[in-house]
Amino acid sequence: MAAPGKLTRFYEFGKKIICIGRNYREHAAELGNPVPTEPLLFSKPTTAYIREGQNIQIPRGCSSLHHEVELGVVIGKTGKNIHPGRAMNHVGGYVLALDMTARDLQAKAKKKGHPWLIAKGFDTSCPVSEFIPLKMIPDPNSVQLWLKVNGATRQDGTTADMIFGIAELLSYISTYFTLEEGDLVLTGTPSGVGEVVEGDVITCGLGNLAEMSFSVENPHKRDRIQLSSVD
Ligand SMILES: O=C(O)/C=C/C(=O)CC(=O)C(=O)O
Ligand SMILES: [Mg+2]
Repeated sequence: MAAPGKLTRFYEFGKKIICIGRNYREHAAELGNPVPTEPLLFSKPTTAYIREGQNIQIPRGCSSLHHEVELGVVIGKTGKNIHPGRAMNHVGGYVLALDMTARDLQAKAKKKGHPWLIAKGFDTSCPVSEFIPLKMIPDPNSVQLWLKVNGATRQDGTTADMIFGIAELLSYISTYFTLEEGDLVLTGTPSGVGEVVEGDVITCGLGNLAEMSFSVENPHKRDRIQLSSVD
């Protein structure tokens, strides 16, 4: 087993996923949200993970699936009440990640004051790249995040624009949730989020350090056909 803080691989498919929302001013503004004064947290179940070769599946009832490209921080050392000054010692590596969001279901949930679990946590909502070792990203608070849909650029930002930096985020999260080795923290998306439909191909990257592609499919198309044939 690797020494604490020295992960060499990503312990995915079983470790929790904590996500940060509205961590970029321009993204908060594009959705008409206020800029948060402290980190906004939500979570995805571990069944949300997928890897290249699998497809993103539009969840049932969703007619506006959005892409959000994000830097994922992989925890390398378990910690609770982590001091911000020591938080980076708990980082074991990184991944490039997508926080796929059923925007219409999220809007409905927000209106009713309900949780975002379905909108953010449906199966396939967390596509991730290969594990990126620590040494590949000496300054995670300044890396480019980009995303294209069918070859056209939609998102092009930098983690330098995060409102809350990685150390601050890990410290804050760990006051409520013990961060365990292998957990993943999604740090929020820059502006440019938008809709994808069945057949679209999302390609995204972390500068030129990592790149991944996923196709979008609609497994519920048949449900609609069956329903309409009953009418
Ligand atoms: O508050 C909203 O309407 C939407 C917020 C998000 O989806 C937050 C994120 O996931 C993000 O900023 O990355
Ligand atoms: Mg997000």
